[in-house]
Amino acid sequence: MSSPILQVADLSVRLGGSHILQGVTFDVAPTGVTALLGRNGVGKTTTLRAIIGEVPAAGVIEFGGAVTRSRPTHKLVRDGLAYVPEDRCVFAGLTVAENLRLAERVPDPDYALVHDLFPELRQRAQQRAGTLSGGQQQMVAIARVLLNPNRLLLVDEPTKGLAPAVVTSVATVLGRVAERVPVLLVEQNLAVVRKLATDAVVLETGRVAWRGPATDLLADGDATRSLLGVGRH
Ligand SMILES: Nc1ncnc2c1ncn2[C@@H]1O[C@H](COP(=O)(O)OP(=O)(O)OP(=O)(O)O)[C@@H](O)[C@H]1O
Repeated sequence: MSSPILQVADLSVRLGGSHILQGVTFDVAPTGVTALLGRNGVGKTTTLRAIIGEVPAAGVIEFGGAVTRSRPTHKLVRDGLAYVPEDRCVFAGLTVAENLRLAERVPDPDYALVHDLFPELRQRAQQRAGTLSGGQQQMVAIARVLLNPNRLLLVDEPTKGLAPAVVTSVATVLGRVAERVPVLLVEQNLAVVRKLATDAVVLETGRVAWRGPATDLLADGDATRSLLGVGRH
């Protein structure tokens, strides 16, 4: 079996006097989608932010076999670690084309890939991003990171707040993205997890409560009820 692209060992984060992550350990496979799951507030976003170096953390994180400690976020990004945060962070007053141009980090950004995955963004190139729908803004957020070469994408709740038809199209695009680059995906929608994820990691109050194949988790009604607070889908 090939080595994980990301290894997280004994990750601990304290924020605002609270011990948010308490020894989180898991691996991300070098291909496909690993879903990071759990009820609201268990520490999923904090885990992604610790991996990208946005919050101080103890423990060991290895990305592509190299320990990330003390490496600033911009260096991790340059090494191919991409983060699509939950709030999407598009520049509302700028056009779609300007939002994309600002994300370019290499001399030959992959507009062919972006236009293949998101033909609509080409048609809307001159539209101000603030006037796009939530789903279209999500597409811009994902497209921005795909312009550059990546070795791992961290994607936080990309389908949150989207209409069902848009959830399906975002999930389809992410599936195509994951054919090229591995994804660590925080996602509450279990239908999306079922469609995309190979592996699953479930957090419960700052610790890993379950790890294994996503199909095993989703087939286990007791586990999905107790760990995710949902019935069988
Ligand atoms: N900067 C901060 N200062 C203090 N507490 C924080 C900070 N950031 C997050 N927290 C707390 O850490 C806990 C975990 O938050 P986090 O956003 O990681 O959870 P989550 O699993 O992503 O939740 P959700 O599914 O609701 O997005 C929450 O109780 C949150 O209030």
